Amino acid sequence: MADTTATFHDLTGASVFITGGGSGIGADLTEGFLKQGAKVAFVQRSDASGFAEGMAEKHGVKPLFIQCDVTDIPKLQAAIEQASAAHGPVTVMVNNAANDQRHATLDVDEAFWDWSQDINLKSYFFGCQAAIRQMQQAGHGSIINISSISYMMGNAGYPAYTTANAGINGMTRSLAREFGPDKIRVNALAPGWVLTQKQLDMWADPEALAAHLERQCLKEHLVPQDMVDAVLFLASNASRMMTGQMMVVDGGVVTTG
Ligand SMILES: NC(=O)C1=CN([C@@H]2O[C@H](COP(=O)(O)OP(=O)(O)OC[C@H]3O[C@@H](n4cnc5c(N)ncnc54)[C@H](O)[C@@H]3O)[C@@H](O)[C@H]2O)C=CC1
Ligand SMILES: O=C(O)C(=O)C[C@H](O)C(=O)CO
Repeated sequence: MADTTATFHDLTGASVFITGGGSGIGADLTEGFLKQGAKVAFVQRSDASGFAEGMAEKHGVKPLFIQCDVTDIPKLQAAIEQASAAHGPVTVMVNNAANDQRHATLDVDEAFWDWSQDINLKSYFFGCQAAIRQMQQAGHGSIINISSISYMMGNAGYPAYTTANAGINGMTRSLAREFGPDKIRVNALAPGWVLTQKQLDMWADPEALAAHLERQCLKEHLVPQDMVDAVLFLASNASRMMTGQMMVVDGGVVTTG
């Protein structure tokens, strides 16, 4: 899986919290931080204890897995407290858990809208809020909110999701302004189309892949490791004067048409 070449020495021993860290891109993020020597805690709604055991066997250190639905805000807050008790105040927070389920505008009812915002935006805000309290104790911190280029591409097919992704960008900039004086940096990462197994199984038919590659400057599909490298950079002091930004890692997609 994760195979980064860069080493960020300041991440050794860092207390890292990742939402959705047991599958998809999140699993690679968990492994990427473990390889830097960080202390990783992650939440996921489904059981990821097998994944955590596998990481322990492979890297000699077990990430702390806490089973938690991030839309249950008190449970998310409790999980961040638990991570802090185990590893010290959280100084790196990655809001990654999301759901890009496809939907048509005219089929959306209030319940679906609320479900989508709960997972794709509300959990991010309250994840940031709880992590910021920890980071204030530590005197510094870096938050990375995983968004998507979906809203910049003007894609149809998932309007509640694209709305949330645009919202993540706005929220990131506001939090960066508010907490910069506390040495807490808040950035977003907007991936292009990353070919996880789920994407391959659900949406990536040959026509869609070819059309997407046509819009990329670089004619190769993205893999999770491309996101790991960007997140490690944003987490580390290598990006110490960078905050309130949306970093786009998408192979150079034309987002205007
Ligand atoms: N794969 C892609 O092409 C792209 C992904 N992204 C973003 O990257 C991030 C990761 O995406 P993927 O790995 O592709 O997604 P995924 O669906 O494969 O994984 C999402 C993770 O979040 C967890 N999760 C979902 N709902 C949860 C809940 N209510 N409570 C706790 N955990 C929950 C899942 O169990 C899983 O571990 C997301 O923020 C997504 O919006 C952005 C652009 C493209
Ligand atoms: O889930 C997402 O977000 C994406 O998959 C964004 C991609 O660029 C995409 O939707 C390509 O069609």
